[in-house]
Amino acid sequence: MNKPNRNQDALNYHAKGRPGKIQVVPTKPTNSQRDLTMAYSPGVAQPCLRIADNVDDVYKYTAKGNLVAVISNGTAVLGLGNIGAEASKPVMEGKGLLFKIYADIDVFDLELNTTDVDEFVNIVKALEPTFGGVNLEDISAPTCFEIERRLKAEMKIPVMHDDQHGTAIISGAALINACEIQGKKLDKIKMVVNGAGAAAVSCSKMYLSLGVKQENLVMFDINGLLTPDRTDLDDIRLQFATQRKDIKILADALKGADVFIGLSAGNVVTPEMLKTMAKNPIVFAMANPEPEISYDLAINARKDIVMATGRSDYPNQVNNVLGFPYIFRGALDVRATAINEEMKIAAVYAIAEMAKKPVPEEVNMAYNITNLKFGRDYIIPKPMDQRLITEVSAAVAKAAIDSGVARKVITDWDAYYEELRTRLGGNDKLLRNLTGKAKQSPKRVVFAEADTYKILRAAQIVKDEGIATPILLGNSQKIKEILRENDLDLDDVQIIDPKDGGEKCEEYAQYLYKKRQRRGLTLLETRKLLTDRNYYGACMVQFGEADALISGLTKNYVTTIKPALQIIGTEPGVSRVAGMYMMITQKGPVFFGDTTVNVDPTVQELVDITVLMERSVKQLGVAPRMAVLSYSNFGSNDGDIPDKTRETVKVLHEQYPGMVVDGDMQANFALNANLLKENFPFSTLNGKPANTLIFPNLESGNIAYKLLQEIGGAEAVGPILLGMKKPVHVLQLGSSVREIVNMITIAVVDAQEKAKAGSKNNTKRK
Ligand SMILES: NC(=O)C1=CN([C@@H]2O[C@H](COP(=O)(O)OP(=O)(O)OC[C@H]3O[C@@H](n4cnc5c(N)ncnc54)[C@H](OP(=O)(O)O)[C@@H]3O)[C@@H](O)[C@H]2O)C=CC1
Ligand SMILES: CC(=O)C(=O)O
Ligand SMILES: [Mg+2]
Repeated sequence: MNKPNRNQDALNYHAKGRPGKIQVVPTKPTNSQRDLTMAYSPGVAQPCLRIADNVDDVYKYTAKGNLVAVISNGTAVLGLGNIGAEASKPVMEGKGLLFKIYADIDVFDLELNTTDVDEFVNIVKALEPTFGGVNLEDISAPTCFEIERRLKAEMKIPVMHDDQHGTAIISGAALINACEIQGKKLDKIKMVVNGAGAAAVSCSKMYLSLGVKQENLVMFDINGLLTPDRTDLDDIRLQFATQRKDIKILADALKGADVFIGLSAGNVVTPEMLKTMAKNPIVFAMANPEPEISYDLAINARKDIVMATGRSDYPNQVNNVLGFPYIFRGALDVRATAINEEMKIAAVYAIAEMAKKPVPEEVNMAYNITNLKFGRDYIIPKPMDQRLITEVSAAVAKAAIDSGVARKVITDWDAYYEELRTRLGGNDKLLRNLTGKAKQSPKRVVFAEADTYKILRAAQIVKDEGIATPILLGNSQKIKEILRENDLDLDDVQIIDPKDGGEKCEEYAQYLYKKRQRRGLTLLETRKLLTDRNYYGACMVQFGEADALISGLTKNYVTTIKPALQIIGTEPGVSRVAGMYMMITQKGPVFFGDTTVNVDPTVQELVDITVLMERSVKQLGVAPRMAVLSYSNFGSNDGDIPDKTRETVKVLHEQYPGMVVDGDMQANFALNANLLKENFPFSTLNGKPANTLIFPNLESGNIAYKLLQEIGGAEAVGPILLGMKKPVHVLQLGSSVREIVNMITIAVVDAQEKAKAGSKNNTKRK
């Protein structure tokens, strides 16, 4: 089961801010009266009349073509059972969220208060004008079969019951690959299916169409084995009744079986049962949220197993999330009238094949795995693999065209692939990648303000996720009290209270005294300073007892940074530090600097800041395209700031000819490549918008990032402190837990990069 604080986290996640997980966002300008006359009356009458003349124009003038209805009545919500329409809404909003982030499909989730088939069908049919497709979800068997059959027959837009066909497609792909790994043939395997509901029946039909033999498959429902003499079974389930007389209970069936398919309920299979299965068994325990047997129990029971669950926290997640976004994407893009067998089979093979291709590095990083490759622990692609949209959607679209259900034909497939790729944008991809990178080599991070809830909560998260090993500075009793009160589990984490004259205090004091004795510091004063956690933390990093320091949540910037500058200092050749924010925007990440330290930089200082920014952006895995900002464009105005920024660019062009940087320019020209090209075709930034903005002074940088955060809805990650010899990062006063976690992630990546640079320098010296 989940730990209590994880359960509470999940509740907070849903309740915090605007309740729920999705919202409606206008796609057209609405700023002026003129905009509104077009968006609504009288302008809106024009598209209405066009559509009245030609109903297909609804795809041209409305959102229908990219809008899917996710519809449930709450009768089989995950493995939680019939919990009602309202209780299913979080799952349906979740499906909506996944449709959007993985395939850029908009969703209205509709939870219907009816279990009556006729009523359900009539409601959904009446919705056809609104939607481009219908995804039925978590409707229990057997009514789901009848509902889907009728809707498919009576509607001209694609309808798919995801629990049936989404699951069948993904598990079909996984089965093909698992058999290959285990050296089994589909037409020979003996299969046990537990569950005889929507998912189990449809998956079993898929396995038969992939080559599994009916006589080799047995199925159980809650009342036991499906046999022809059972009087409680409908025709759909009777298809899977077995004549075998040697089986009474699930344990009998598993003896000698090659494959177990679980689509029933959590924890109904034991390790002992798995031990009786044939050599090289395949177990897909797909019930959610708890699988039929946990991943750990299963792999401990059998070393020769290929094991999969529906969960994201273990290898081999066989979950319909790998399918529904991309299947609908492909179907919508060719305006398919249905999702037919050909399209489903195309999806199966596209997913199966993808798992055998080399895995992009960003996927390895996102999952903290160094070399993910086809095998026992990787039988199907990972949900965060961005190739899914191109591979699966294109295969589905092509099959729709070939099988004659497409109302629109794609001719330029390269352009279609490019369109699919750009749909994903890049808003939080970078952050996911950095998290993956941090997890590859977690570092020891010391927290100067460990006696605050937010820091401890963040420490818990980074420890659980394997991003960092926390070290807590502060009063041990107070820290333990906060941990206890908030159900946090950091018992095995090192806590040091510098006020207790920690054992290292004297050594650190001597070190600092030596450095500062000619700058007015006495030994007595130095010893006192060392009871301050910012001094102590900085010494830990300096002495290599921690890899990074995080502080600043409760103190102002200068108080926090001063000890680090005195003890650790700046990198060789760097005379000043600077602060950078990574702004996660809808259009991808944009880096802002200096937002934190240098109030009114001179030309040389701006040059130094730009050089630091260029290096840091590169270290974060992004190719920097930099604009030095002003209120002028390439000399259009005179004045202190235009002159200073123009001179800065001149120096940069002379001294760093390889650097991609230009200016002086206004922010809109920097961020809009067309505008820049139209007006200043000579700019060396031509082609793509800038992703790194150098501000002429602290005021403009600081104000700009805060405006973007508050009004533009961008997430601000930072300030990332640039130019320190060792990783020290200073939080914004009052940062949220999420912001602290992001900052720790950056600190770990910074520590990795500095360690790498250090070992390169050492090798050079040898
Ligand atoms: N990983 C994935 O992608 C997916 C996983 N699932 C999971 O599969 C499960 C079933 O979902 P779905 O088919 O939509 O739901 P249904 O309600 O349609 O079917 C549930 C089936 O499981 C049977 N069942 C329940 N408990 C047991 C038990 N202890 N032993 C044997 N059979 C049992 C029921 O039996 P009876 O008919 O007698 O009531 C029924 O046949 C859920 O846990 C769901 O989360 C579903 C879709 C996708
Ligand atoms: C994944 C899914 O759709 C389910 O468990 O119902
Ligand atoms: Mg479902």
